Amino acid sequence: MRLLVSPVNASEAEAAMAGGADILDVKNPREGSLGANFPWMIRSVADVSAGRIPVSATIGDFDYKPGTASLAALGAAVSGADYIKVGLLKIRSRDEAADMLGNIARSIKDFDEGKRLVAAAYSDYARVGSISPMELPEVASRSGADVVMVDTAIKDGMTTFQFMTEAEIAEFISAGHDRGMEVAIAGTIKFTDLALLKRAGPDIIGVRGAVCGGDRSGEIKEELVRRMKADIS
Ligand SMILES: O=C[C@H](O)COP(=O)(O)O
Repeated sequence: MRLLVSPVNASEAEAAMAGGADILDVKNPREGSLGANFPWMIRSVADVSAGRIPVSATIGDFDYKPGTASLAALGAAVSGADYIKVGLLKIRSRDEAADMLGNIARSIKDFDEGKRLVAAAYSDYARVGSISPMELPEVASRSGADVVMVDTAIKDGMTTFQFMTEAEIAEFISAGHDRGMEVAIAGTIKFTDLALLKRAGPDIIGVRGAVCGGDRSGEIKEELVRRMKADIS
């Protein structure tokens, strides 16, 4: 299980790397759960990594705008992200999801076939009216995504484990693996959730709040990243 940590700037990226993060995931929480950061901020985090670990970048919590999302995704790829992550926030059907994901995948892979698309749905989909994560693996796979992920859309302290049972998380992971994709789980993961996650066995877990000391508007702390990395090893 690899540890994805979400810094907002280069100094947080340094703390995350020093603590042993496996993936740096640049985001901008002021613009949403998967809010996009600026191109120069993605570049500065890529400079911190200097190729030692992959860099991921979120491009936003999207409504149905395949063209806008494709251009944002290309911007993240050009700025140095290896993994480009899109949140399917106001996407209500598999057809809309396929149109989004297929065009984004084409945009980043035409630029560099090594770029990876992360398709993210939300465990709390029912309260925001988006597509269920359980519908994601099939459509993501046929649309060219490399990773499927769940996160929470609303960061109010509710966790993915309050919206999905352990059996549902395991089913989501199996569905992704069966289709040859990696699977990532996020959504206010706490240290106390790690035992469940080890049983479920995603490829990646994504965190911010827990490694900021519980308040995701705080700052990433190297020692908490180190502790989490040790706890999942
Ligand atoms: O991609 C991971 C997210 O940044 C998770 O953030 P969170 O742990 O604060 O919910």
